[in-house]
Amino acid sequence: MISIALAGKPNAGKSTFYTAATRADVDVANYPFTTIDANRGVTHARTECPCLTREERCGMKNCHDGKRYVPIELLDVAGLVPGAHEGKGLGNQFLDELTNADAIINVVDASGGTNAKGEPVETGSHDPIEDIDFIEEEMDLWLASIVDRNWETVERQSRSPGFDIDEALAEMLTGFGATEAEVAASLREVEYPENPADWTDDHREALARDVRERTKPIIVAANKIDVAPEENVEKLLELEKPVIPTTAEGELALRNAADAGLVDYDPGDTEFEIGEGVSDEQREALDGLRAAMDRWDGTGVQGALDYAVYDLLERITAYPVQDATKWTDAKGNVLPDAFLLPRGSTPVDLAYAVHSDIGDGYLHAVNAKTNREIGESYELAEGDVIKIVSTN
Ligand SMILES: Nc1nc2c(ncn2[C@@H]2O[C@H](COP(=O)(O)OP(=O)(O)OP(=O)(O)O)[C@@H](O)[C@H]2O)c(=O)[nH]1
Ligand SMILES: [Mg+2]
Repeated sequence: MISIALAGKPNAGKSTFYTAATRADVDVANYPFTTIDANRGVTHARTECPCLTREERCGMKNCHDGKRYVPIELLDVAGLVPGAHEGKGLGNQFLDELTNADAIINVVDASGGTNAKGEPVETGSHDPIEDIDFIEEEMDLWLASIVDRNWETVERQSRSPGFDIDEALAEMLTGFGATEAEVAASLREVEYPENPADWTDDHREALARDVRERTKPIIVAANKIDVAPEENVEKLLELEKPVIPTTAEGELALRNAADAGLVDYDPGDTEFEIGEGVSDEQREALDGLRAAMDRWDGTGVQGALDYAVYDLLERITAYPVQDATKWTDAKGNVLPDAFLLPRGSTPVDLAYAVHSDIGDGYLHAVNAKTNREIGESYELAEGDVIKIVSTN
């Protein structure tokens, strides 16, 4: 399953984001380092269900009237402070936890109501721009320190015949979740001496930075837009990196209200309807939230997750079925499964994603939307419904 991690300084709203997205109960409080042990749970990416092209909705649990929710993993870790890679704050152990993530959502307190350490200060008094780069910096330095630690081994290996520096580095860095292709691409990008003994800290840092950029893409969630000065959010949006304004607290309130039957809202909707039985106080709070959502295009929580999956990680959603006409599995469930595959994936890749046996026995595939057979090298598109014919 695709895994996304929430990173950021303490008190930025990571656990609130996590609770809103996963509906799991975790500690949230207005002081730094509320979270110590990482939380790991399931949330979803939202996309349009292919059932929208047909008369009837598919009726699956993860499809709300054509809004399709595809499971992904979300990770909530301890807050990060400058110097974390050398043990500041809660230290670097949780930087290790980020190793498991495919992409990072950097949660920033856009309200400027917490300082660099995450301590509450007057709203607007801290510049959130200062909280953005240090996350990348800490991740880069931490990876550089891993390369550093392993350098003696590389130097030792380099004395044996047949040593290949590219291979040695690929072996070390695949442990960080990098693929061999990604390490190879980084090694083409950065300049370095052939002999490991001639490498300097600068070489190692440049390599670490390049590998981190390739393997841990980041989107910024400019959080607390419900209380943030508008110019803070605008300033963040002007940065040359992906930024999505969010209100984790707003999303949490909406999900709670929806669960209680007070509002009609699906995660990722840009608006909601207030139902019966809402108190005046609740209505006032919801109207305030509505203003922020109108201004910034929803609560942004679902939007940040979707951006991570479909833009940063370049995934498409493919739906394997057994019956190409009814779009069902053997039990008659309509569009039972959705797979998030890398862009460029083929029907054979989908077959392997379903099960390695199905992949091994692959014969051919049918595009269930057109009812035409498709070739092995056909590039799957977002929302494709595919029948795989396999000997297994
Ligand atoms: N106004 C507002 N407050 C928020 C929002 N998101 C989180 N908060 C508040 O910010 C404080 C910190 O939230 P947490 O979710 O515990 O933050 P965290 O990043 O997990 O903090 P650590 O675990 O200490 O690193 C709490 O008081 C939350 O209620 C938001 O979108 N708007
Ligand atoms: Mg927390």
